[in-house]
Amino acid sequence: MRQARKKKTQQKIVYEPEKKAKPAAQPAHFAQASFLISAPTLRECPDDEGLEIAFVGRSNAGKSSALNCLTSPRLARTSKTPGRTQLINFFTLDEQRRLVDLPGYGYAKVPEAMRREWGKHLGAYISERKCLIGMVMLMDARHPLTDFDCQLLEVAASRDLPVHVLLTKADKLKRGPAKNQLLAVRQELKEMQGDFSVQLFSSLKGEGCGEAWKKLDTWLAWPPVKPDEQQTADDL
Ligand SMILES: Nc1nc2c(ncn2[C@@H]2O[C@H](COP(=O)(O)OP(=O)(O)OP(=O)(O)O)[C@@H](O)[C@H]2O)c(=O)[nH]1
Ligand SMILES: [Mg+2]
Repeated sequence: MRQARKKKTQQKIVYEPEKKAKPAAQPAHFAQASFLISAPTLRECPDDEGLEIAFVGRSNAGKSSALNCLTSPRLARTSKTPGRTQLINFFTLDEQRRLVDLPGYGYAKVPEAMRREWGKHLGAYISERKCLIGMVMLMDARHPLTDFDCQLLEVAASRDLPVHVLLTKADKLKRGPAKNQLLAVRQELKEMQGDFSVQLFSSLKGEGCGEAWKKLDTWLAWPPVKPDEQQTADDL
């Protein structure tokens, strides 16, 4: 008995190194993104044709950083100071497909009148832009679902626009709290009307890119159907 107890105390605890998932490889079309144009207002946007995905969210949520993480070369300007992106920046993936970096909302230092003005522009862009096929909404994982986030989700739902939420800066939370936050936001989105999905994301660590690329590619209908394949499919 004594011997058995001795054996137990001598047992070595071996910690298995945490198995890290292999980072997903960047799909080629995200590696050939290029800057197209900056537009100060909706009127200066490119023609309302093709397929567009917009990155929206509070100021400083990490929109430009996420765009840079998902595409290469790094195209969007990021900054520690909120309100860095003040123009609507368009990036092309190919002739038909664009990603759009929008100025953030909710920056307290921007005068109220300007904030309201931008709110109107943003609402109009989301509800009127025909080529807009989906929105990536960025929320700081520590402060998700602000009032304005929810208002924009409603605007998107009103025109059946899918929204994929990236809970950014997930690296600032420990694994457990991050997972809980993900589940809580997923539940809240489920209770709202709309085609909404959510994932954790960290531009700093490059985490979550694979899942985000997959979602964007579904919306962008990538790989595109070649004209001869289209014909065969139509003939069937
Ligand atoms: N730790 C951490 N910091 C991040 C992450 N993403 C962005 N940041 C930092 O957050 C700050 C704001 O990032 P931006 O990408 O410029 O944010 P934005 O949403 O484009 O901001 P605006 O253009 O002002 O609306 C920068 O200092 C980034 O380095 C992340 O995943 N983790
Ligand atoms: Mg920005």
